[in-house]
Order: sequence, then C-alpha cells, then structure tokens
Amino acid sequence: MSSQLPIASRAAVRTTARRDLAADRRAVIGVVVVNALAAGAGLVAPWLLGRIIDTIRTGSGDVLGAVDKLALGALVFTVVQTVLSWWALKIGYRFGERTAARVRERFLQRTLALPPRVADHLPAGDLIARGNTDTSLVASTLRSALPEVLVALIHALFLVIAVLLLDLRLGLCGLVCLLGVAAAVRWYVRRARPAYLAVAATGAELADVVASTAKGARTIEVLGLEERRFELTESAIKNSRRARIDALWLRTILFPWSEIALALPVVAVLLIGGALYSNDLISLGSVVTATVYLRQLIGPLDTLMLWIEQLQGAGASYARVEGLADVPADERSDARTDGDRIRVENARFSYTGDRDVLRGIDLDVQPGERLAIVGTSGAGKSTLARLLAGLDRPHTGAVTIGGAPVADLPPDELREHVVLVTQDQHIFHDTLRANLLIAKPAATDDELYAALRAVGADWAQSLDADAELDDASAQQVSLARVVLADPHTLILDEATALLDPRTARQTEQSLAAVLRGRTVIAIAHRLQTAHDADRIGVLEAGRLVELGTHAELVAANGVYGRLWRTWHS
Ligand SMILES: Nc1ncnc2c1ncn2[C@@H]1O[C@H](COP(=O)(O)OP(=O)(O)OP(=O)(O)O)[C@@H](O)[C@H]1O
Repeated sequence: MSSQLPIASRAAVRTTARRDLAADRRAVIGVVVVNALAAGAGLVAPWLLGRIIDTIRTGSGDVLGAVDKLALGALVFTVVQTVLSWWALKIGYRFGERTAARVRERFLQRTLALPPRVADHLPAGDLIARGNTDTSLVASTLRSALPEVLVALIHALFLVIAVLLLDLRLGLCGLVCLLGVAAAVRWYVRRARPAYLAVAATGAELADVVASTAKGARTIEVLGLEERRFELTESAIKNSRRARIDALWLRTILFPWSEIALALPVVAVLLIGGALYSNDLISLGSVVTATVYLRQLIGPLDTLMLWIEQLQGAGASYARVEGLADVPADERSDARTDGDRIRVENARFSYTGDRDVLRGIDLDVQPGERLAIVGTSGAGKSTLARLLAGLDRPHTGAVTIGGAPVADLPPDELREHVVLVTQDQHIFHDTLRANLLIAKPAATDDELYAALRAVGADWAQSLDADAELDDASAQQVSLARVVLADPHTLILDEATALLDPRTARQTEQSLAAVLRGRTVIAIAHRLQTAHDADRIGVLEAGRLVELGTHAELVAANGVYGRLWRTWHS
C-alpha cells in the first residue's frame, strides 16, 4: 500500500499541544516566571550603563563613587540574570524531556492498539518514518528548541517593552524597523509547513520503497524486477532530494533578509537618537541604553530565527505523529459463535475499492473436513484465506463461524476458533516461554513443554532460553503456538511452500501432528495436497468455479480435471 497515513489538522495539533502543555502546567509556569525574572534582571545592566554615562557627563561631587556603585549594580544584575536564565532553561529542558516521552508513548500505544486488520494495510514505510524520524524531531525540538524559544521570546518581549518605556520615540522607531523581521518570518512560515510536510512525505515514500524492496527481495529476484525497483528507488530519492532543496531554499532567503532587518533598528536608533541628543531632546545615557537594548534584541531574535526552521519541521512532524489518531478504527461487534461450522456466503472483497478480487464466493465447510483450495496465481486464494481467518472482512456477503462473522470475534475468542498458518511466523526477541504464552497466556510450563513435544521440538530444553532460532525451529515454535491455541480450524497458506526442502520436510512432519482432529482449509500449491483432501475448491479470477471431491472433479473434466491430467501425465 503506497498511500499515506492521515495527518492531523492544524486545529487538532493545536488542541493536542495545549493538552501537552497543560499536562505539565507547573513546569510551563515555572519556565515563564523564572524567565521573566531573568529577562527583567537583564534589563537593569544597560539601564545602569546609561546612568553611568549621564553621571559622568553631568554629575558633580563623588562621581567616581557613584559610578562604582552603578557598575557594581550592573555586575550583580548580570550575574542574577545568568543564574535565572540557566534555571529557566533547566526547567524547560526537563519539561521537554517529559513531553517528548509522552509523545513517544502515545505514538507507541496508538501503533500497538491498531487492530491487525488495519495495521496490515497501512503503509509500513510511512509508519516507520513517523515512529523514527518524526518522533525524534519532535522529541529533540521539545527538549532543546522549545525551552530556548521560550527564553528568547520572553527576553525579546521584555527588551521591546523596556525600550518603549525608556523613550517612546526611540522605541517606536526600533519597532518600525523590526517590521522587516516580522515580514521575513511571515513570508517563511507561510511556505515552511507545506515544504516540511513534503520533506517528511517524500522521506516516508523513500522508506516505503526501500522497506518493500528489502521485504520482497526474493520475489524481485525471481521475477527479474531489479531494474523496476531501482527506477522506483531512484525516483523516490529524487523526490526526497527535491523536497529538501525546496525547504533549504526558503532558509537561504530567510537568513540574509533577517540579518539585515535585525541590524536596521540599531542603526535607526543611533541616527535618530543622535539627532535628538544634538538638539538636547534626550540624554546621551538614554540613547546608549536604547541602543544596547536593541543590540541585545538581536540575540533572542537570532535564536528565534534559528529555531523557527526546526519548529516548522517539528510542527509538520508533530502533525504526522498525531495523525495516527485519525486512522479509522476497526468496528467490531460482540459476536458470539454457536458451533464450528464455517460458511462463506456471497463474499466479495476488494483491496483497493475499485476492483473485486473475490467475486461472490459461496462455501460451506463441514467441521473436521479437509478442504483444499487450488487456482492460478492471483486467483484470490490467499485473500480467501485471510477472510476465513478473520484478518479481512468482505465488503458484501459474510464469512461466519457458527453463525458469527469471523472478523467480529474478539482476538482471544477468534484464536480459539481459527488460526492462519503461513510461513511468515514471527518469533519475538524474548524467551521461549514468552513466545509461546502469546497463544495461551494462562498455560502452565507443562502445557508449553507438551505443545513443543507435539510438534517435535525436542531441542527445547529450557523455556527461559532466548528464542533465537533457525527457520525450522521457528516454524516449530509457531506450530506449538497453534497447539496451545487449540483452534478447531486451521487455514494453511503457503506454510511450507517457500521453505528450503529440509526445513519444509521438518515443518510438514510437525504440521501433521497439529492438523489431527481439526478442520483444515489448505491453499494447495501441489496437486498431491489437493488429491489427499476431502474436497477441492477451484478459484478462478475471484470466483469459486468448481467444488467437489477429487474423483468428482476429475470425472467432470473441468479446470481441475485438466490440471490433474496434465500434472499426472
Ligand atoms: N495487499 C494487496 N493490495 C492490493 N491488491 C492485492 C493485495 N494482495 C493481493 N492483491 C491482489 O489481489 C488478487 C488476489 O491475490 P491473492 O494473493 O489472493 O491471490 P493468490 O491466488 O493467493 O495468488 P498467489 O498464489 O500468487 O499467492 C491479485 O490480483 C493480487 O494482485
């Protein structure tokens, strides 16, 4: 699946951000208050510098003593400002760490809560990109950018207020010149969100192509698709590169523009302040203080500019991480089964919504029956297996066990009725016990050993050993899980088809023990499997075109009869 996962809207992002801030209210208030104190303390030194100049120019009496006191005051307030700023940053960093952890946990919980049926159809690369790149960017922004931005914002605000209070004329002049910075930021912010969403989306597309190429390496090699995959990867790299260059281009405009705009207020205040001073309309100390304030403003504004880019990127990533909340949930009713009988009634299914790959299947499987499904590649065999196992639901018609829709059964109950066995079984990096308990959480150690013995896994000496297994042993563990789950029906889809011959032989022996006494629906890749079954269903282009015993189908001389004769001869 190559479509993208949902992206949270601006309104949803704002609501979640507010909730994240509210969750750590004390820290947020702490950052703001301590920062405000630090910024207030920072204003004192330039003001005292102005007083020093005015005292030297106009003072009489103990000028030196007065200057010393003012200089000492400036030193004390500078130290106070440094300590308070450090403290504010510390609170901010801690807030960032906690919030980043909250965002990560939320993402993980949402991912783990996805029903398998929904998770199966999500674009894996996009999900991985959101879990890695996007959450990392959000976390690093929360950890470092956000506290520094908060500090810079409050500092800048205090400097602007201070210069206005010091002298309204110089303050207004400085502010007018700052409009250039505002224009630069506005220009940038408008373009940055789509640009960074494009960077993330093309990155995810690239991850998707690489992940699916790696996953399907065998098929690609067998079908000679290397050239096509190479082209797809190249095109994904090109798209990702283009999106990054577009985003970088925005920065190449923003930075020079804002550098010039930041110098303007200082120049303007010096010129206008100088003119006012020449006409005795302002003291030299006030001009110097105003100039120092505006000069100091460059620091926090520079910080804001620097981080604004990361904030934009992180904003886009935050929207992508939170977008997972909008993945449509899987609607399940509380179905109850009455018996083991599996029925498929007029089932139609489509992966894409526009083309049905199953087109009206009717099938009635008797308890204890062995049914083989045969058909050419792409006929819909695996899709039917997924529907029978409750992994997908038909868009029309029904697939039921004992009268209840299979896909509606809660996972624990479903496992007791039907299990799909494929060759693609996952063994977790954990102990053997933990890997087995997945199938029956309440099982005793004796039951676990019995299940392992039943599938011939005599190598298992300790349940506490790490389950790092070769293919054959991993298959045995997955079959032992089936023994533990003890479903009345097994669906076998390519359980051994692509395994190497030795592993396939071992797995088939283990499988034989598991199949005993159960209803078995096998996707048959070899006609011998079909021959041994009680009944055979033949799928062609999404339709069940034949259904009967081997003898009946051979006698009817239809699709299966011809296949059998060709194979036999
Ligand atoms: N995840 C998917 N998204 C879109 N189309 C799919 C998906 N999986 C299968 N299909 C399509 O559905 C059709 C039926 O596929 P299915 O795998 O069920 O066939 P099959 O009979 O099992 O084939 P094979 O023996 O090659 O596995 C095919 O046209 C296939 O391309």
